[in-house]
Amino acid sequence: MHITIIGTGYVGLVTGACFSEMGNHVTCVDVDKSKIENLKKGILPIYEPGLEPLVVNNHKSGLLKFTTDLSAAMEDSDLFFIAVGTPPGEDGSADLQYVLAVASEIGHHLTRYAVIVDKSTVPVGTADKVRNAIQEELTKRKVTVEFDVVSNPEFLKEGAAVGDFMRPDRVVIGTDSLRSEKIMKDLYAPFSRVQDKIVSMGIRDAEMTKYAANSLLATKISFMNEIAFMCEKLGVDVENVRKGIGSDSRIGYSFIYAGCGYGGSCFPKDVQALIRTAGEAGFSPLILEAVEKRNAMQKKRLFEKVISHFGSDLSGLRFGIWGLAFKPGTDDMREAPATVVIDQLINAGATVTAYDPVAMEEAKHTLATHLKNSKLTLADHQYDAIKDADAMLLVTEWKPFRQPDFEAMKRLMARPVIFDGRNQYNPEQLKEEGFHYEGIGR
Ligand SMILES: NC(=O)C1=CN([C@@H]2O[C@H](COP(=O)(O)OP(=O)(O)OC[C@H]3O[C@@H](n4cnc5c(N)ncnc54)[C@H](O)[C@@H]3O)[C@@H](O)[C@H]2O)C=CC1
Ligand SMILES: O=C(O)[C@H]1O[C@H](OP(=O)(O)OP(=O)(O)OC[C@H]2O[C@@H](n3ccc(=O)[nH]c3=O)[C@H](O)[C@@H]2O)[C@H](O)[C@@H](O)[C@@H]1O
Repeated sequence: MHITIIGTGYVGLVTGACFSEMGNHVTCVDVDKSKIENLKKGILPIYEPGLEPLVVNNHKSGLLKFTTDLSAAMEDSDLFFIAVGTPPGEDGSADLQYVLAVASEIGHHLTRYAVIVDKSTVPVGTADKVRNAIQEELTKRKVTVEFDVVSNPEFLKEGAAVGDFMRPDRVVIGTDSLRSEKIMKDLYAPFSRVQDKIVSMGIRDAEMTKYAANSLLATKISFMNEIAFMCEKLGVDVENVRKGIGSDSRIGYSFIYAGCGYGGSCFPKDVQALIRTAGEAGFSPLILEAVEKRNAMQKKRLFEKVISHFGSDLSGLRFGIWGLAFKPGTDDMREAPATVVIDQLINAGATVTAYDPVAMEEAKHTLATHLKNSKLTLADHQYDAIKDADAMLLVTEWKPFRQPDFEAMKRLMARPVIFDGRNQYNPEQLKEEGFHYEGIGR
C-alpha cells in the first residue's frame, strides 16, 4: 500500500517505520524542516530502542521517505494517517488545531478515494470534525471525492514503541464503512498474530477506547500511590502489598508500582481531556478528578520527604538526582516528575546536580533556566552527580541505577541519604550499610 503519515513524532515515525518494514511505501510528512532534513541523513529526532535501524534501512531501500510537502506526498497515497500532537488546551481539553489543520490540507489536495485515519489521541466526535474539515475544502474546490474517516488509536509505550507496534496487544479499528474496514484489516494483516487481535467497532467507540485505556492505567497508578501513602502512615511496606495483590490475575502486576507520580505526554493530558469531555457531557467524573489530584500530590512526595528530613530551608545543601526522563527507555521529559522535584529543591535554596543516561540533551532545553542560573548542573556520570551531595534522589529507574555501588556512593556523598522515588532498593540492606533511606510507601 502507499501510505502518508502526517506528523513525524514518537507515534508518526514509529508507525511509518513499522509499516515500511512490512513492505509498504510510506511517506512521513512533518512541518519541522530540520527534523525532516535530519531524518533524510539517518539522524533520528528521538531516542527509541530499535527504531534507528528500521528507519535507516527502509529509507535506504526507498520504502520510507521524508518530506515537508504534503501535497507531493499525496499523489500516490491510498491511506493518510494523522499523527500530529493533541496537547492540552488552557482548559485541559485536547487542542485539535493541528489535527484539523491537517484535515483541511488533505481536503485541499485530495483527488481520489482515500482513507483518512486518526492515529492521534482525540476526543469522541473528532472524526466528524475531521470529515467536515475535509469536506469543506472539497466543497470550496467544487469537486466531489469519496473518502472515509477511520479511528485507529495507538497504544504503544515510549521506550518499547517498536515492539509494541510490531506485536500489539490489540489493534482497535473504528469505522463506519466496510470498504475502509477491509483496507485497515489488510494493512495490519502482516503483523504478528494480529488476526485475533483486531477489534472492530464504531468510530466513537474507538475514540473513547483510547481515553478509557490510558485513564484506567493512570487510575491503577494513582490508586497504588494512595495505598502507598496509607502504608507510610500505618507502618506497612507497599512493595509487599504490590506483590501480594499482583499475584491475583484479576489485578495483575502491571501498572501498580507506587512512585513519584506518572509523567509523559499522554497520561496527564489524556486524563485531563477526559475530565473535560465528561464536563461537556454534563457531569463531574469523580474518579478521574481524584486520579489527577493524587498524581499532582505524588510528584511532590519526594520533596516533602526531603524537607521533613532537612527542614524547609535547603540553602547550602546539594542534591544529586538520578533520572530525568519521565520513565526509563526514553529521552522524553514532558511532564517528568524530575522537573517538579528539581524546581522545588531549587526554590527552597538548594543546588542540584543531575544525571540521566539519555535525556541530557533534552534536559538542556527543559531545564535551561536552572542551568543558566547555575542552580543546576548536569553531570557526565551517575556517580559524578552525587559527589558531595547531601542526599541522592532516584527519580527514574534506569537499569544502571538499580544496583549501584553503595560503598562508592557513601565515599562520594557528603551524607549517606537516599530518597528512592521508585522503590528500587532494599530498605533493610541500605539501613545496614549505614544509609538513611526513604522510599515511597514503605
Ligand atoms: N508519544 C506516545 O507515546 C503516544 C502518543 N499518542 C498520541 O499520538 C499523537 C502524537 O503524539 P507524539 O507522536 O508524541 O507527538 P510529537 O509531538 O512527538 O509529534 C508530533 C509531530 O507533528 C508535527 N506536526 C504538527 N503539525 C503538523 C502539520 N500540520 N503537518 C505535519 N506535521 C505536523 C510536529 O512537528 C511533530 O513533529 C498525540 O495525539 C498523542 O496523544 C498515542 C500513543 C502513544
Ligand atoms: O497514549 C500514550 O501516549 C501511551 O501512554 C502510556 O505510555 P507511556 O506514557 O509511554 O509510558 P508508561 O509506561 O505508560 O508510563 C507512564 C508513566 O507512568 C509511570 N508508572 C507506570 C507504571 C507504574 O506501575 N507506575 C508508574 O508510576 C511511569 O513512570 C511513567 O511516568 C501507555 O502505557 C501507552 O499504552 C499509551 O499508548
